[in-house]
Amino acid sequence: MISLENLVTGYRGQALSQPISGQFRRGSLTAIMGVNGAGKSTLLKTIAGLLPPISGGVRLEQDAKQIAWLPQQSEIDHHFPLRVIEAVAMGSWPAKGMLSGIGRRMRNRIDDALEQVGLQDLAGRAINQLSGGQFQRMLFARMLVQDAPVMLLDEPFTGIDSQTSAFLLRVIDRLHAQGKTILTVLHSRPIVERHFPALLYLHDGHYHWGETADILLQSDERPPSLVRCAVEDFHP
Ligand SMILES: Nc1ncnc2c1ncn2[C@@H]1O[C@H](COP(=O)(O)OP(=O)(O)OP(=O)(O)O)[C@@H](O)[C@H]1O
Repeated sequence: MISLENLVTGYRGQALSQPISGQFRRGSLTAIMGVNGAGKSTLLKTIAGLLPPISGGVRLEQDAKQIAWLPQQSEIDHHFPLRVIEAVAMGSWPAKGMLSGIGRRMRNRIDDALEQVGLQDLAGRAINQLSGGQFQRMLFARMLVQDAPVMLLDEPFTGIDSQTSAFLLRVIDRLHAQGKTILTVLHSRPIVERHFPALLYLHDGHYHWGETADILLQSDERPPSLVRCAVEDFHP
């Protein structure tokens, strides 16, 4: 379980929202939505321990090493001189350290992750030669190798073609079925409605948190719609 206790996020002492309190239950699958600049990524980074809270706190059942983090594509250096397999192997670092070497079990886990995301034939390719969708599959494979109980994903489908998005959505569904606790920042209401049982919606410094159907119903009953979000042309 992840508990937010009067958590206020922001930068340099400047708060982005009112205090947020609540729990992400173990094994839950939650979408985080809100307009651009609402503070979704900042919240995710604060939960991941990458940013300090302005006030309040985040209580985790596990240590921060057991949290997998999938950043927005725009935050990653796509030109770092690495091969796909090396980038995916980095998923083992939080548990084993950078210099531990890769044993046979870890090698199997890396091969399995590459296969799960359909990149088994591109293991030796330089990461700067991947398409956007292939790059995102690689980041998912790295997350699968890390195999953390908590997974935080920041806009995993932004800029990704609909076929790859649908494929990666099935990976998320599988991880959810395995009992992972998953928080995902998303902009697509159809995806959230179909795949995410829980929703945390950030809006004008306030938040709405609960079952997705309830939050969206409240939104529809209270025009102008609370959940003003891009409806993408993709309905998996
Ligand atoms: N490093 C930073 N320093 C100061 N302010 C920042 C920093 N990063 C983001 N901000 C500001 O914090 C606010 C929230 O940003 P954040 O990226 O969390 O929003 P978001 O809801 O994820 O938006 P988007 O949907 O556009 O990704 C914005 O006003 C942004 O300009």
